[in-house]
Amino acid sequence: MSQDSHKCHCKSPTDRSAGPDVRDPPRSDGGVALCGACRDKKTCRLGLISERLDETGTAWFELRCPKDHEGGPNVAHGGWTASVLDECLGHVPLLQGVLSVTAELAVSFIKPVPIERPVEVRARIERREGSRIYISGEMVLLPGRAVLARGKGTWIARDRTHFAHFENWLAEQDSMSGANQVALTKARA
Ligand SMILES: CCCCCCCCCCCCCC(=O)SCCNC(=O)CCNC(=O)[C@H](O)C(C)(C)COP(=O)(O)OP(=O)(O)OC[C@H]1O[C@@H](n2cnc3c(N)ncnc32)[C@H](O)[C@@H]1OP(=O)(O)O
Repeated sequence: MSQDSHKCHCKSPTDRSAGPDVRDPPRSDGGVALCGACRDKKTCRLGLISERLDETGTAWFELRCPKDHEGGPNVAHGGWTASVLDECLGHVPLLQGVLSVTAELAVSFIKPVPIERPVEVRARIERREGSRIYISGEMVLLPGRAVLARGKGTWIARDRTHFAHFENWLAEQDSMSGANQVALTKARA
């Protein structure tokens, strides 16, 4: 269902805070756009240090896997690698002023990622179809640039009401489960 065709009778999403401006999100000292949980700390907990968009549209990210994302001995948990690719690839439209959310993400784990070593992610938009944005990228070990992981997926461009629509949807789910609970209690009485 598109945002425009949202026809439920819930409270208008414009009644609620839409969060920070996508064109000017809170950033770390290195310029990394920070998501909700990292804003207070002013640093990306996944270990992103810097991000930039070059003139060809490729986005570059410097990072290190923090020790608290260790999986096997001295190597990153696979969930960290997937999260970083989700984050970095999702930042490519954001660096161009477009908010999007991940609809699909495929990750290839090529080599274990050593913790606390400099790595780089490079990502770019492959193509756009309607609101779908197809993005791919890869993570390499510095300085030799051996490929550690690759990611590709589909992001969907959203406007600022995306999260408010979700809050309304969640409230509907809660009220439905509350109504179901009442009906169940009556049926048992
Ligand atoms: C506000 C400022 C914030 C600042 C941020 C700071 C940095 C933070 C950065 C964080 C970055 C981290 C990133 C994160 O962690 S994002 C978090 C992880 N992702 C999510 O939470 C998304 C959850 N899913 C949804 O919300 C919905 O299912 C979406 C929005 C995806 C679709 O919802 P819905 O179904 O209602 O949409 P629609 O009917 O209007 O269709 C729209 C289009 O979407 C196409 N489609 C749908 N599903 C799929 C699919 N599976 N594969 C391929 N395509 C799909 C569909 O064909 C149509 O295409 P088109 O006909 O238009 O061409």
